[in-house]
Amino acid sequence: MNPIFVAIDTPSMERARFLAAQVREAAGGVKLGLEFFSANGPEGVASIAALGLPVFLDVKLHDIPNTVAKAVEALAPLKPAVLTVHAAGGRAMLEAAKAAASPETRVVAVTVLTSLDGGDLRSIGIDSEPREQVERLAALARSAGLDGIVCSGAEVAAAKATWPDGFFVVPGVRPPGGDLSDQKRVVTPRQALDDGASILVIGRPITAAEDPAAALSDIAASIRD
Ligand SMILES: O=C(O)c1cc(=O)[nH]c(=O)n1[C@@H]1O[C@H](COP(=O)(O)O)[C@@H](O)[C@H]1O
Repeated sequence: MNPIFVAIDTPSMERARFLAAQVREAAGGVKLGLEFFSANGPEGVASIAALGLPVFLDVKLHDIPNTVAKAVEALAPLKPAVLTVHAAGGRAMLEAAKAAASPETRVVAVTVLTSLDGGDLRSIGIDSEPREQVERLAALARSAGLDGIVCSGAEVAAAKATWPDGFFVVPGVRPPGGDLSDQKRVVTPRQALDDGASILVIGRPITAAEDPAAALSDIAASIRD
């Protein structure tokens, strides 16, 4: 399986179509998140899915169990390959999300956003380092029957060691020397895969490049070498 999912973060349908066409040959799939979904809704997702690449729908659901279950049911006709919920929603919410999803959708739990560090966790009352919190939420997601988690490359090896058949989504991926922007816990694509990532979510290093197809091809080559 080609592990590179390109994050198509744009409100513009036209730009999204352009980017999907640019990465179509060399990506394993595309990730559509809150920016695209808020602007284009389920119809927009369906129209990108119609281009033929697997779609990872990243809406990071986090609400009471009934609301999340109803939202997952409403999204089911889109048949996403992967769907995100927040692990911090708790066990009952995670179980409800998984029960409402169609069997072909991998439901994965976001643990600690890659834009956060230990100081950010302390500021919201969590007195653990990101790795410890990721391990705690990975255990919760696993026991709630989810397919895997989203975590940074800095924690994926530890999480995989305790959940060998889990599905591990790693965003916050940058080529060596790449611009971090708002990401804090970052690794290279090669490192993330070596440490156990199942798929990589890569956005701006590809989509903000002058030639997105060439940027993707360079990253793909760095993984093969
Ligand atoms: O769930 C995600 O995909 C996600 C989780 C996380 O912890 N960090 C994170 O960056 N993401 C997403 O991954 C993408 C990263 O984009 P770039 O920083 O441009 O590569 C964005 O679409 C984020 O919404």
